[in-house]
Amino acid sequence: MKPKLKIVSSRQRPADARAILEVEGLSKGFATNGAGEILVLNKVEFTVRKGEMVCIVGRSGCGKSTLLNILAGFTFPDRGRVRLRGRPVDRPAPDRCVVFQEDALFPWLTVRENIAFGLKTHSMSRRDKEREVDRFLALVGLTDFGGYLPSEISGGMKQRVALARVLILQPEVLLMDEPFAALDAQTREEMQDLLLHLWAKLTHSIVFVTHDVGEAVLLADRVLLFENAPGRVKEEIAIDLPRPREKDTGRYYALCRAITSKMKRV
Ligand SMILES: Nc1ncnc2c1ncn2[C@@H]1O[C@H](COP(=O)(O)OP(=O)(O)OP(=O)(O)O)[C@@H](O)[C@H]1O
Repeated sequence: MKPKLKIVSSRQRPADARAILEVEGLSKGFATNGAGEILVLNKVEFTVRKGEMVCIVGRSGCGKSTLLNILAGFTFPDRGRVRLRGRPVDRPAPDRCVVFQEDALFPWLTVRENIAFGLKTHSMSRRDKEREVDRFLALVGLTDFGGYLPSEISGGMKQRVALARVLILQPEVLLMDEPFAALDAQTREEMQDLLLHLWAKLTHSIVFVTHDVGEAVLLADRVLLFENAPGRVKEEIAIDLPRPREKDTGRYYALCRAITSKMKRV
């Protein structure tokens, strides 16, 4: 059975001018067996506005996942700071949720139970929780799959569950670490459409890490191009294409070419 997914066109969604997430002077090193102490992030600076979609692109090993782990509060910088709405980020919290490349679902829970999991500690009535889970199942096109186990659904459907599971917590910032990299080309396009649809409907900012320049140009309001090891924001590129975006246009290709050529030089 194919999941039902009705995509409404992703309308233009201008971000609020205020910075919600502030990253200042972030540096991070690791002790390694082979190479001693290596500096992975070097004075990383950027901000993300409310409702903005920022894509981070850079070569393998430039510290993108390390940065996301710091933003999530899973690990700490050696220097610098991260603030969300002015408050220091120093631990994981539901205001910043992460979607990884691997779905990380609980294999023993059904799709519905996975999505409901984060609401366990919420002081909502059981009925309201059920209603909220129904809403998110519908939003990701999985209404008919609530009773399935993760092992019984496809990779794309697992990523939809992973999205619903974090979005139900209404994070202010959604952190995504190459979430669609393991999917086939068609499923990946469907997931990009779904993400844009959800982003237009819900009010969260997104920091999206990808290797794929085409994906970044399709999704982002702004692309942060990372310098190669140690990672640092080399350049910010505003993507001024109107939404919904078409891949088949000269302007789209020109932006992809420009960013790819900049990437080769970092
Ligand atoms: N816990 C750790 N201990 C030691 N070194 C680490 C640790 N975590 C990351 N590194 C090193 O930091 C560097 C950056 O890793 P990171 O995963 O952040 O890069 P990335 O840009 O996300 O790479 P990719 O695009 O390949 O996923 C790599 O050289 C990696 O080996």
